[in-house]
Amino acid sequence: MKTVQVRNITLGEGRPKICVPIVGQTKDDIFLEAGTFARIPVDIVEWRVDWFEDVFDTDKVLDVAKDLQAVLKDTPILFTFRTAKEGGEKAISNEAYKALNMAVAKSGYVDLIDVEAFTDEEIVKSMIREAHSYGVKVIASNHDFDATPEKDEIVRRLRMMQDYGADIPKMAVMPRNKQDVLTLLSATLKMSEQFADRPIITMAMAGTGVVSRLAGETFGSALTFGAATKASAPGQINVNELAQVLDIIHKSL
Ligand SMILES: O=C1C[C@@](O)(C(=O)O)C[C@@H](O)[C@@H]1O
Repeated sequence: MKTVQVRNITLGEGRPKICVPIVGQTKDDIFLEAGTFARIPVDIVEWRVDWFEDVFDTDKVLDVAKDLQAVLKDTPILFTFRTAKEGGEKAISNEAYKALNMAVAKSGYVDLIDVEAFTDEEIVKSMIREAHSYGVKVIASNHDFDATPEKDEIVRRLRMMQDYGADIPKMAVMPRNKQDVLTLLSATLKMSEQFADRPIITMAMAGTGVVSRLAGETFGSALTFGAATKASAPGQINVNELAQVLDIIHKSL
């Protein structure tokens, strides 16, 4: 399997990497959160720009992205506009979604962007191509905040993202029961062992799903989200505790 290199972080080998989201609404809040990151175990920082009050003013977004890169130095930045239909804070048209992501990718202030795979297929493919032309990697994503699709459907979606050319396919599901968590883990194992030629990211959300955020090295998920100040999705645990558990599992394997 190919690994994905983002600055000094290698995704797809060894211990799953830790991504910490920033969910501040104002520039001040965003930098308060970012200021704590030097003291916690974080491999990648996700800026959830859909929380930002000025997200529809691209100049202000670029201004924050530039300063974030300066503060975070070598830590890679993942830029994510999570749309309302996939559990995010705001709705956005496909055109505006593409324009914002491409402006930020082109700026050189971020290392990765998140592209929701169920945006229009041609838009998704063109966003991936264009991001790559700027040297920016793409996580394709899909979130089901209501339920957990069947195992083969999860695998189908992850394969679709891989076929679109995304560097890292990602899928988050909501378990309605314990069996759903096993379904997500089983789909992760099948995808990573049989179909994936690159790292993938999966998680089952909420309390029942927490085990899936810890067990990526066993079942084949390359990155996991942990909370520093505020979680960006249900089930994210504190990043220090997360790192301890990942280390314990890593040493046992
Ligand atoms: O896609 C994801 C995963 C996530 O939804 C989670 O469940 O940890 C959190 C989001 O911030 C991120 O963009």
